[in-house]
Amino acid sequence: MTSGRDTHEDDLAAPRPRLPDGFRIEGWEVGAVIGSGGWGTVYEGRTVADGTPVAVKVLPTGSLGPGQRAALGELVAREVRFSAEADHPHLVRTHAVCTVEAPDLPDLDGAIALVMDRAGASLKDVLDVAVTGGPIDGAARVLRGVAAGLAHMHAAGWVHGDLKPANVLLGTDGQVWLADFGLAAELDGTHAHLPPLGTLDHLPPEWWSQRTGTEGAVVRPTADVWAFGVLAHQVLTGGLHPFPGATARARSLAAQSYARGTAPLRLDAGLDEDLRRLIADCLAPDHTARLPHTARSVADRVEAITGGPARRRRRLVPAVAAGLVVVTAATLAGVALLGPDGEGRDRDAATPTPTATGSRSLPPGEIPEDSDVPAALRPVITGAAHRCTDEEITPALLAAMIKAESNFDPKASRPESDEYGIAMWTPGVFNAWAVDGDEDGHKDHMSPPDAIATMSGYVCWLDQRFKEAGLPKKDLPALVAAGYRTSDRTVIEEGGVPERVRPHVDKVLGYLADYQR
Ligand SMILES: Nc1ncnc2c1ncn2[C@@H]1O[C@H](COP(=O)(O)OP(=O)(O)OP(=O)(O)O)[C@@H](O)[C@H]1O
Repeated sequence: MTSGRDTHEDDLAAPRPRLPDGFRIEGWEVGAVIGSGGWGTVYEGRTVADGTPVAVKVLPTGSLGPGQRAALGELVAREVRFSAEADHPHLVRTHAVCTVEAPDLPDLDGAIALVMDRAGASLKDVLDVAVTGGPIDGAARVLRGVAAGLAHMHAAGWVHGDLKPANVLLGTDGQVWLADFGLAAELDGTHAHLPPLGTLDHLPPEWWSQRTGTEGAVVRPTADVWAFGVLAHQVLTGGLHPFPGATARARSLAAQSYARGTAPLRLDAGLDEDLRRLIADCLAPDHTARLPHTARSVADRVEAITGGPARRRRRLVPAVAAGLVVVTAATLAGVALLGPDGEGRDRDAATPTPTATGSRSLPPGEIPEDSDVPAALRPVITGAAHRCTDEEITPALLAAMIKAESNFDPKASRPESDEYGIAMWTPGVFNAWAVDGDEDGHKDHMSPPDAIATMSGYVCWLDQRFKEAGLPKKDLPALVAAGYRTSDRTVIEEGGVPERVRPHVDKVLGYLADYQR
């Protein structure tokens, strides 16, 4: 029996700028603050038209550096995309993504606002005031809901990656929703890479030995199953963590000792035998040992043990459930990458082969995971490159060209030569070739998906022109980079890379070599 209880170590966020009561964001009005997380603040809100309650999560972008902005954009993109793809009574729904327009509040002007179903409390709120030593009220319903939501996520090809009581929302009519899919990543084969943002208390022990530098940690569905085991123990004991320790770090060290075999698993003595076995299975010491206990099998066992059909959720916000409002491209680099099929467009082509160790072997021409290409851009670049059937136009070549053009800055500009955006398009030239990369009905050279898709189409054509002209095949990447800076005619007439763009082309070739090493 242990005495660990969820501490408030993840509540130490710095004070944040706040929107005034009654502030309007498109068709919603915000009210009191519910709480703050790592990225932003969640407000009570209501739909202006009919007063339907919602929650509005506001993520400021103004003070962020480009790297942080890209990371935030990626988190939002994941959350929105997941919400759009998954529809389940135990997953919270994001109804819209809006841009905050608040010129008088510079810290919040341009912030991203996610409009969601509003819950009455989080499971963390309930556990914080629970009496230890017995299950919380509605424990079985909560566990059934969480397990069912998780099983649905995994079946849809996603890992939550940050399952913890703060991310389990409890609706006022008894609903149980998983929330905060910011860390949810799409499964590609058996696991997904996530940034190391998860809360220590619910991370599996193998997380500590599998960190992969800048790319974050390997997070597999079995990590969610571990987190479910911890959470189930907390729910059934009024908040006790299954591993001893006064702090999250101490508890995580205890979990690692258990995983190494130097300490036994000591679950709360008061647990029902079937539930104890279930939790022990979820807390199997490593990924492999946990594999047989899938979220689906866990959900089925929870159902069987607690014996109740999961309730169907009554939608809180029928009026606005119709669809998502995609943030405009200018708002934020990463968010601008949201399209109807977003990151998943060319998933297969972009997905390297997982190996037994969790590292990946890349097909030639793909963008390596440890490269400096912003993660949110990789699927866009990969999807665009694979639209060209000529083998020279690879994701690595497009990435190298974009890096040389703008260093991946969607707002880059060279007014003196009339070139703008991530792919440095001259608007007139762009218009002649424009592709609607994000399929939002507009072709915009400042939108990274549009600019990159158009770049791919154009360089694909250049590549074909140069092959027809009989230029040496081995020089095609250099010739394409030169043609993009000059024209097809210039390169063909010169019979190679014009001297004046040689330094630029050398840069592209250098980056390409880096991506292909
Ligand atoms: N849809 C919602 N309805 C009601 N409360 C919510 C909703 N979404 C989040 N909250 C609450 O708002 C607070 C802040 O949530 P947020 O998701 O920003 O951060 P977090 O989950 O606590 O931390 P982090 O996202 O950094 O891991 C939490 O207490 C959370 O339970």
